[in-house]
Amino acid sequence: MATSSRQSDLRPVTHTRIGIWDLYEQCGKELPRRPDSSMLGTFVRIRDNMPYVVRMFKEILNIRRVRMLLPAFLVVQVLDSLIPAVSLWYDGQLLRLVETAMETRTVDTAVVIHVAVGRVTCAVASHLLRHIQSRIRIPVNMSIKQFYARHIFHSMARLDLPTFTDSAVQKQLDFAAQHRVLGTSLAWEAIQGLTNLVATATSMFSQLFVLFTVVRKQQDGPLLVILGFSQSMLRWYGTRPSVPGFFGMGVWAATTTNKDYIRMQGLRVLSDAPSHRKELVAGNLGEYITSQFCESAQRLGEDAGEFGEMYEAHSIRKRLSIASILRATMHELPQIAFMLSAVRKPMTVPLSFASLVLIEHASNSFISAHLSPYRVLSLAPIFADLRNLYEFKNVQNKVVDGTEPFPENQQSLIDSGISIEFRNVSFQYPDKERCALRNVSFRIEASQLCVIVGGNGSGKSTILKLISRIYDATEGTILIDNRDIKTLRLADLRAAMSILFQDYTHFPLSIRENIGLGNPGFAQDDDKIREAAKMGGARDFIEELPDGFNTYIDNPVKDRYAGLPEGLAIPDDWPIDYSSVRNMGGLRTSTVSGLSGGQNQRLAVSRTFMRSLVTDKNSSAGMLLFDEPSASLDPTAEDDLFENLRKSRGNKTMIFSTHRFGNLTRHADLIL
Ligand SMILES: Nc1ncnc2c1ncn2[C@@H]1O[C@H](COP(=O)(O)OP(=O)(O)OP(=O)(O)O)[C@@H](O)[C@H]1O
Repeated sequence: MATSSRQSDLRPVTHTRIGIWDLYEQCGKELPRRPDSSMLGTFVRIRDNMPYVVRMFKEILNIRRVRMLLPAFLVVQVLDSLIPAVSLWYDGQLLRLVETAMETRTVDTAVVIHVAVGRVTCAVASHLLRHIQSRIRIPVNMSIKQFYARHIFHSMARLDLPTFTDSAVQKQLDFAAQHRVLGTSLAWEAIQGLTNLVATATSMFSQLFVLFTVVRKQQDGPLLVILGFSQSMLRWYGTRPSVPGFFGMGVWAATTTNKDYIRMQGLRVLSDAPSHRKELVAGNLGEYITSQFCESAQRLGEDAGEFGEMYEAHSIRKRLSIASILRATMHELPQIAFMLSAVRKPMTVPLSFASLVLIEHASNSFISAHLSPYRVLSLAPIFADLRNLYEFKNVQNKVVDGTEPFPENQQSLIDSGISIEFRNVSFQYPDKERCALRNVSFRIEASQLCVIVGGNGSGKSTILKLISRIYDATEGTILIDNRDIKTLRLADLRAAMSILFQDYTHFPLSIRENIGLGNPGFAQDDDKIREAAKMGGARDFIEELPDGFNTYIDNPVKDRYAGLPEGLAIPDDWPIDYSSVRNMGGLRTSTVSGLSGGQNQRLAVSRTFMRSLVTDKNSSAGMLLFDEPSASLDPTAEDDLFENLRKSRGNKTMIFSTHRFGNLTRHADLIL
């Protein structure tokens, strides 16, 4: 359908060559407006999202610090926004002084002093009020950020894998990530947007009021006010929000076939991306790619660049419009009116001149205040994100929880393990066309040791993911102890098994917690953690680390150093010596402890042992799943591991997946 509608659009397409780029534009065709992109639509969205803003205010006002400081912040901001009006009033006093001076040829010194003191007081007050604002802003923002950090953390931590990796959910997650990266809190942005709006409106209306009061009786005063402000109005009209997707509104596409440019981009990725660094170094590619990059750059010349900048240079000539010329000339209107009035009544020149200065001053401050409709509209995306934040809590997991407790008898789980049956199971990964498993049936009896052997991509890991309900089968039924897996409570099911994935990862936490989290119920139990580490063959090397079990595998908080960007380790040739501050603070040279592949695997195995070791009958697993547990282990470590596994297994069901027959299959009760 979509293709035929595209084909039927026969409007001519123009081709423009912009440097190395070819731009194709369809004549007279505009991009369809998003249904909600009109100003009215945006206001409607703001209104619709208002309940979430109200909810936000209710929630954050429950935080004691915010309840105390937020009203103070608003009062201070409004007071600050009144200062321009007070300054204007003093300017009016000056104007009146000029008027009196013209009439009586005398200057009242008391008024001059009064005005001078008044203006200085305004400047001091403004400075103090801004200082108070910043003092309040930081703690309020921090409290709000912490409040929502907990909210977002919980919303995210509860998601299952298919939901978490769903592109729609990822999009929803983006906003949270963005705010986290920028270190801002969404709620604070909404509050600031609203209080700024109130302050700007107060500032503008108070200035307008003072201005009319002051120049009401002056010759041509109201006319000059109107002309002065007309330019601000026009400027508002001219400052539309930028269009996402840049470069005008038409339908266009741009490409380049320039071989050097394409190659340079490829070389740049090769040099920049951490994922290529290993091969880059091992292959000694540094010199070669640099010379290739320079050669291509030389052939390309200096005028070839990104499409954005080249298009901008090309389109600058279109920017000169009648409206832009009109807007520029509006700026001159008050001066022209002033000159006309001076020609008509030369005696009033000084007075009119003073009014002119006053009005120009006020209208400039108007422009800097920027109270345009777009400023109100800019609240729309913030409010929409806020709605997102609250609705995110309600995202339903794709793997639906069961209701039945499991197991019925914990003791039998430990004594005799769990049976598993696949009945005609097929599975297709989301967004994949091919089935990873098709019509698979097998049965593993309780307490059996089963080895699944198969080549790369044959579906071994997928079977383990289905048994632990990381995913649900697309077709067929999986039975756990003869009960449909979907009816069992997920938390119970996962507590009843311990699984080591082939592509395991370590958490950016201490080694102690990395192992302990194999069984969250015992995550703080040092003795069990040490025992698990011993069984996994990791204890010896952990104890040799300077921080032992407290070592962070990858410390998520990097030390900060003066003059270095956040998180950057000190380069060898860095000219600043930090040794004194580092020694005093006990800072380590490296925050990351490099572990070998085998050591990493031993740690991961130790984590799995946490659940099979534990003697407490309420927290021990009845089934252990291992996906290629010995891939990075040397033969001795592999032997030790299997020996330990067999010893600790008792009668638990155990499933291994492997590429090859050998050590494992020798002991198997069942080979699939
Ligand atoms: N997360 C995923 N998303 C999409 N497709 C996947 C995903 N994981 C695996 N697949 C695909 O499913 C198929 C089975 O993969 P699986 O990982 O189960 O095989 P395996 O037998 O464990 O392979 P290996 O021995 O290489 O680990 C493969 O074709 C693979 O490309």
